[in-house]
Amino acid sequence: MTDNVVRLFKDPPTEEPTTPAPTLTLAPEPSDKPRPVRVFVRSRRAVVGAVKHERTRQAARLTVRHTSYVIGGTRVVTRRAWDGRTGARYERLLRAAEAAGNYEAAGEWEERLHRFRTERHKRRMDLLTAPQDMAKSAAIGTAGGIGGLIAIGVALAIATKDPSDVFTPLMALIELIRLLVVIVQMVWGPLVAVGPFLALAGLWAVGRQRATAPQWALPATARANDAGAPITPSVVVTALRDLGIAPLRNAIKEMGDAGAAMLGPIRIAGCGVEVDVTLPSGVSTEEVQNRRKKLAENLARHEHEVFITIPEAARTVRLWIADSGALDEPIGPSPLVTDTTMTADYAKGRAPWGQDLRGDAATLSVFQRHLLITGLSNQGKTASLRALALWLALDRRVEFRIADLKGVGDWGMFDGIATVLIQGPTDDHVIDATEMVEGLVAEMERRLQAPPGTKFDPLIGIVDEAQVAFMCPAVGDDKRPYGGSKATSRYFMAVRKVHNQGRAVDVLLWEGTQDPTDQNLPKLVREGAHTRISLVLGTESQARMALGDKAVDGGAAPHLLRQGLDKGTVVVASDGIKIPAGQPSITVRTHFIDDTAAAEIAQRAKDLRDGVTTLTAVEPSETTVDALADIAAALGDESKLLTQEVLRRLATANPGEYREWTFSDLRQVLEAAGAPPRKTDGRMVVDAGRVAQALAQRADETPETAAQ
Ligand SMILES: Nc1ncnc2c1ncn2[C@@H]1O[C@H](COP(=O)(O)OP(=O)(O)OP(=O)(O)O)[C@@H](O)[C@H]1O
Repeated sequence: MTDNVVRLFKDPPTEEPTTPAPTLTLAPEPSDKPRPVRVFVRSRRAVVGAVKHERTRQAARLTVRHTSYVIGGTRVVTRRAWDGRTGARYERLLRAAEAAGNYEAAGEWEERLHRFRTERHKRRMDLLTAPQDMAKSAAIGTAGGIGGLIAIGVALAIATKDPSDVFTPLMALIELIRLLVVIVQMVWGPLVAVGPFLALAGLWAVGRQRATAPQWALPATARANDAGAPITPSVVVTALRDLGIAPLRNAIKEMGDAGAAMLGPIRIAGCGVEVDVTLPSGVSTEEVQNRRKKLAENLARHEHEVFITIPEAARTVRLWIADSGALDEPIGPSPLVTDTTMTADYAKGRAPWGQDLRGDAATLSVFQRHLLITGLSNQGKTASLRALALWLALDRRVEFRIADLKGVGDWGMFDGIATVLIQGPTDDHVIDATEMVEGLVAEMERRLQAPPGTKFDPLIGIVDEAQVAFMCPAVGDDKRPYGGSKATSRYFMAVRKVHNQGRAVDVLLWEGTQDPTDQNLPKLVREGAHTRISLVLGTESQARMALGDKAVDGGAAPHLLRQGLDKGTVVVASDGIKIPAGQPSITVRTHFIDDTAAAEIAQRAKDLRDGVTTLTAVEPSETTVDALADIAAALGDESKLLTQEVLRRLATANPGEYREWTFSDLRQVLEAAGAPPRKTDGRMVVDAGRVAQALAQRADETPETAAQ
């Protein structure tokens, strides 16, 4: 047939060998038996599933719980029995008193132990002769008893004229004894069978009552109720024991049940309870303070619900434990809002500011105290500072000069109350604020020079967001910077002066600052305030800046407040507020007065006043010093003078201004004027010629500058 085929291609491709068809193999029937590996996996899963199943867990919890009750109950009963028979109890209490450092109590327990041992010895000695005495007493008792019964029998026989009645009472007794034996024989069997179960039930009940089962094995309801459970001595002692401080744990174990001896009475304190804990020797109060979070968790509370402070008594910590969730409840409106007739008294009054943690009203006296409030941004700093100012504004004698270096209107309601109100964040506002504080200095100096006994109205300077002033880079015509914390820094120096001498003449400064650092809140400024207040802060070192080391070492912990949640909660270190004895600080939840309410209170303050014209800038104060001219004066007739000597003369002439000047401040001013100090014989001197030349040059330049 191939001959008849006409090929369409010249050289048709030779036929490719066809690929062999794939060999199809019959797939084995899926076997019912899973492969060994799958068996393993499946069984593992099944086991894990079964173990994790809630019912299994419940069963495990049930078994462990009830077994623990029985074991724990046995332990408790054995211990009680052991305690009853031996001096173990006295020994334990002796050790507890020793561990708590209470040597007086330890001596008492030792004496009791000694007495117990002596009496026990006497009892044991008595036991040696007891068998003979018992045998004798038994013989005498039996003979007497039989004799008595026979005597009754004789009397009976005489009465009945029947001699057999002589033994009737004796026989009746014998019959009674036989009856009792029969009864005991009948009851004994069931008693022996049921007895162990009754004993077991008794042990279980004791274990249950003493809660000897582990926490996780308790029923879900009991576990859930644990959060916010009432604070009992046992809860506090257990929480302290499990704090992870080895000497504390060992001491509490030594004390056993007597661990509660460490605790003072648990007192209701506001929305929580308060208890003093005297720590055993070897445990420092600081160690407990450092474990606040763990302590709070052990007490089934959140960290912010437990406060640890150090009262006066040695080796003692004071725990304040909030009722669960109580701190998140609002504290209600300010009396300033609710009582529209309220007035204030700068000298004798106290600002109704908020509530302390015990729920008592927290009132602050602002009399002759400089004030500093710090905190992170947006936590209620301005609101709490403003609340104080609003109260004080209700004393018509008080003059306010206010610089708000944020300037979004938080202090706007003081327009018409304050004599100066600067609002804004720019360098120009800082310059105005600096001049405002320098104005306070001028007023302070005027008052200081007044005849003794002169009365002045209180003058309160407020600088909110004072960090803006400290960080301001602007430099004045006299080359002195407005910001910074050098002896030439104008804002800093003005604040220092008010801090140093303003109190006595009622010229006070209240500053609010944010997120403190050494740069935006210099140490001397922090320490110049008498009332130091802190809202939540980021770190402990910031807390130290805000409140001082003493307060933080004594338990003040604004860094442990919750950002965003504890808005308006402040920690205060001041003698202007009632603080529990021995504590260096107190935590206060301030009343929030919003802008509308603040405006209403401000209106009441305005109504009390005769109408105040508020300035939005101040005339530069005359107190601004001319450092270069002062240096020239200090040089006197000398052609050159050692820098130390120049500094000394400056400080003598004007201590308020120059006492804190260092060599670098002097050099800075001289260099800026073009008359830097030079070295002569290896020592730095100020050249009088150069200074005079700089002064002359400045005098030449001044008219030009003025003309511009
Ligand atoms: N006592 C308070 N109780 C509850 N909430 C408050 C309290 N004080 C302030 N707040 C809330 O916090 C917000 C911020 O307050 P405020 O402006 O006083 O904070 P601030 O710390 O001055 O902020 P910043 O310095 O960043 O401007 C308020 O708008 C208010 O909602």
